[in-house]
Amino acid sequence: MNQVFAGAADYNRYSTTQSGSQSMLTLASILTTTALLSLAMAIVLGSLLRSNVAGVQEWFASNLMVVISLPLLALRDLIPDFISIVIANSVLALAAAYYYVGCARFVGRPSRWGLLITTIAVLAVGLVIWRYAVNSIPVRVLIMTTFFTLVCISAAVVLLRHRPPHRNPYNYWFAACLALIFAVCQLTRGIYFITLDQPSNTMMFDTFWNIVLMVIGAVTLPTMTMAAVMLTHDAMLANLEDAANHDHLTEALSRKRLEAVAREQILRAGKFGRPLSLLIIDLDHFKRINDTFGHAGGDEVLREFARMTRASLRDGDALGRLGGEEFGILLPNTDTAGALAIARRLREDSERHLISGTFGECHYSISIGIATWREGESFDRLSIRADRALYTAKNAGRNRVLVDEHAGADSLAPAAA
Ligand SMILES: Nc1nc2c(ncn2[C@@H]2O[C@H](COP(=O)(O)OP(=O)(O)OP(=O)(O)O)[C@@H](O)[C@H]2O)c(=O)[nH]1
Repeated sequence: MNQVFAGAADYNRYSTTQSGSQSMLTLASILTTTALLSLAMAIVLGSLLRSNVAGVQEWFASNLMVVISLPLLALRDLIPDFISIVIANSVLALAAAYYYVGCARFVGRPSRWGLLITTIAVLAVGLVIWRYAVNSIPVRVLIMTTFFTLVCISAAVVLLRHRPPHRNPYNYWFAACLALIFAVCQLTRGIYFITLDQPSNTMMFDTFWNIVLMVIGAVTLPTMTMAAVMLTHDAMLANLEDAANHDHLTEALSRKRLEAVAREQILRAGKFGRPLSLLIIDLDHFKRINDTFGHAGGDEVLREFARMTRASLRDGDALGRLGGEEFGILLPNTDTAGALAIARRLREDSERHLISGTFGECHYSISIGIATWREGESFDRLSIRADRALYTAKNAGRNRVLVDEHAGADSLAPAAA
């Protein structure tokens, strides 16, 4: 991506001309400033390495490559051309490759290292040919800028096409737009050099438009890493939210999240006059399961129960773990009769459910309390009623479904018999 500097090392040649020292100063300043900014960005990314977000390592490596390659470009004429042209530009190409791989890995796509390394090897051969066989600065610049254009466009496309759903698109668009700006800058520079009507020498680097394009590149390059840092923060935030909203063992919603969802659903039920039911489920004699199959066996039963239950619910329903072996299910647009049918089905499925693992084979049963929301009722009050029905189901012998309806027909009746 840093190929705005492709072949820039040739500028030192110009230092032998009258205004050469000034030109050298301008280009060396751009290269040095960019290298220092990349070093700063590498330090920022280094602090995020332990986040374990996919792609951060590659973005970090990309910046290190830039930090290594730009000083090599700047040392042209002081070190052998093979290092300041072939190696420096190849390392810069590797920096671009790392940036692309970082973006691809970040959105869970394949890294394509095989293709990238092969292309960089071909580029290195091209640099050797157009330095030692035919010394052409425009061709060298065109080769490298074309590579960087394609890599930057690919990075933008992979970010936009594979952005995870429900994730804020802003950071993705920001990173993609910067990559596209850099790509346009590279393409323009490559075309500009190839169409320059002057002999192939380092005077080419001192033209107004080359300096302008290099400055744009120098500003865009660290900003692209800033976009990567923003993407990383976004991913870390999403991971934290996910951890806070879900129970680690069963992947059901956490109690806190279930309560938040319940409050939203109660508002909607009140607004649109739709029914809403709550099931509170408790696995029967779970202590016995733990005692028989060990804690790991008990964990497996909880996981399998949650998996089976989730699979049998509709999209808008919400399953949460209230604690221990107790779960809650919110059923929007569901009246008592509908909730009763779902609860009966769950109870029967659980009774039939055989869980096997290294711990052995285990059957289990569940008890369920049901309450249907009443106008003006809080979630706490609704929970108390469902809990009361559950408590009665437990006392009535377990493995049954009861509805809390004070005067209802199902009240305290074993609806699952
Ligand atoms: N394996 C495992 N066990 C848990 C977990 N959370 C709570 N438990 C256990 O679940 C058991 C619940 O026991 P009790 O509250 O006595 O209830 P029970 O044995 O299911 O009896 P009833 O509910 O009356 O049918 C306790 O032994 C807890 O240690 C967990 O995450 N994993």
